[in-house]
Amino acid sequence: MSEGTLYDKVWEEHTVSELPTGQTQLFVGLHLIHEVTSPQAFGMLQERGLDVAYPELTHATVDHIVPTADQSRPFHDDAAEEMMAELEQNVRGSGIDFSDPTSGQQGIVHVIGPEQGITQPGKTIVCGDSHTSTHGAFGALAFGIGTSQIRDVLATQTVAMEKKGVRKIEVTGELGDGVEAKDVILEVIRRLGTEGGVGYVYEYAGEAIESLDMEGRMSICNMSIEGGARAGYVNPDETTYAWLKETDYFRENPEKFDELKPYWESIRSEEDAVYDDVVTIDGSELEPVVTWGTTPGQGVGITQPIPAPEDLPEDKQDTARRAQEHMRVEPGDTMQGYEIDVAFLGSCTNARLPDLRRAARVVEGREVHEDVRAMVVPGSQRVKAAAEAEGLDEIFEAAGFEWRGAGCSMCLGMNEDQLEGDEACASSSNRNFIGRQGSKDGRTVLMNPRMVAAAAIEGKVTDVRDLKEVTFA
Ligand SMILES: CC(C)[C@H](C(=O)O)[C@@H](O)C(=O)O
Ligand code: SF4
Repeated sequence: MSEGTLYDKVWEEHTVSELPTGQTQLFVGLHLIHEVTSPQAFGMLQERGLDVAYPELTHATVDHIVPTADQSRPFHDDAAEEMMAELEQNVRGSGIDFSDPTSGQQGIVHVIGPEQGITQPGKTIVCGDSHTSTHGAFGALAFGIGTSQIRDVLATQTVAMEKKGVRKIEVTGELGDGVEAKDVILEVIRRLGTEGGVGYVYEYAGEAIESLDMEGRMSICNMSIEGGARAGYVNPDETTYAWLKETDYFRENPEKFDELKPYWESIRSEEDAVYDDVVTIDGSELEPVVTWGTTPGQGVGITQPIPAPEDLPEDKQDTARRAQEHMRVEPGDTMQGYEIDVAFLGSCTNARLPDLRRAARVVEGREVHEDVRAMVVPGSQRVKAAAEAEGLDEIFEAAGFEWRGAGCSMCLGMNEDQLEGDEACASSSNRNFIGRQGSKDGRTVLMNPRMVAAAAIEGKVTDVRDLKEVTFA
């Protein structure tokens, strides 16, 4: 078992008791909630006549079902309006802070927590959402939980969990031009598989990770779950602290920053920490990675051939065959030139300000291909406002992108932003399962934001490094 890692230390720090089931009862530092997974849990609480134990440690947003074209109330979709109204009632009745669409702070739950400074190193963070792993970028222990656990956290601010092993994923070297955090995590999942992380929490380390900005670290931790890991984290460092200092919470409470920093330093994994497994990847060898199939692990370097199913491990061959049929790709081809109908720049993986900036630099002075429907859905209202303040909206709109309101949108198509028929989509999101973007015949190709921009312009999957006049500084 691991020893001396951030995971071990933060776990220990939050342990309330060891349960007879072998699980640990953990205190929860921050409980994030959204409209999809919380209603039932509130219902169970009400049935038992219980109140929310620590509303001040709970924060709500609305993200999955919000329309991104017109967010005025009532939402014109009745089901969406109903979910919104139910969330409003639940949070207002319990005194929970709510980043609602009128607050200027609404957005995808994994974008707004960090933004507001409530995501902090050494905290335990839970949310009824699998991509809660995102918050691990700050050195928090962040887990997605199910409905009955949401109920437990609402009622007691604790949750029962099983301790996992820690796998260190060391990414050495410097990433090449046009290679991003998204490519690192797609490569990790390609190599280790979508089940490879089962039983583990991933610690990301090494020069390539340390030199990433916080947004890049979030993109990586976000997709830990696609790699099968229970959570993912990066040890906090000066990059983390500098980012936190600029958030609302620490601007309003500067003394808290000085008070907490020694704790943040103390929870970093020790030099001689013991891991259950270590995997090393040479970051300097990576290129932009895109998916060719229908799981996030079915990825390939942009200049590399799509694998033949028979060359894959036996247990992967059948799914690969079916995926290639669905996607209509041929082994031996590269993904370059794969025609797309839709370009989606959004989601909790890649819809933060630096993501939009990098994509805008590619788009600037070009036009979206005439056969492509392209949209930018900022991860939060703040990201949107910040992007507008630097004129990114104008760059995207001038090129022919739609500039939308904040939400999950076409990442999973729970609102009206969906693929139609067998449309193919170049997407900066994290999941490419069949039907994920709202149409059972839809085809999703996952990639980094610059690659989405390049695909939108060219109308096909394109190596962004081949576009003229694109600089990667
Ligand atoms: C709706 C929610 C439960 C779901 C999740 O947990 O991940 C969603 O966010 C997703 O990305 O599929
Ligand atoms: S953006 Fe996508 S992955 Fe993230 S929380 Fe929303 S639906 Fe889930």
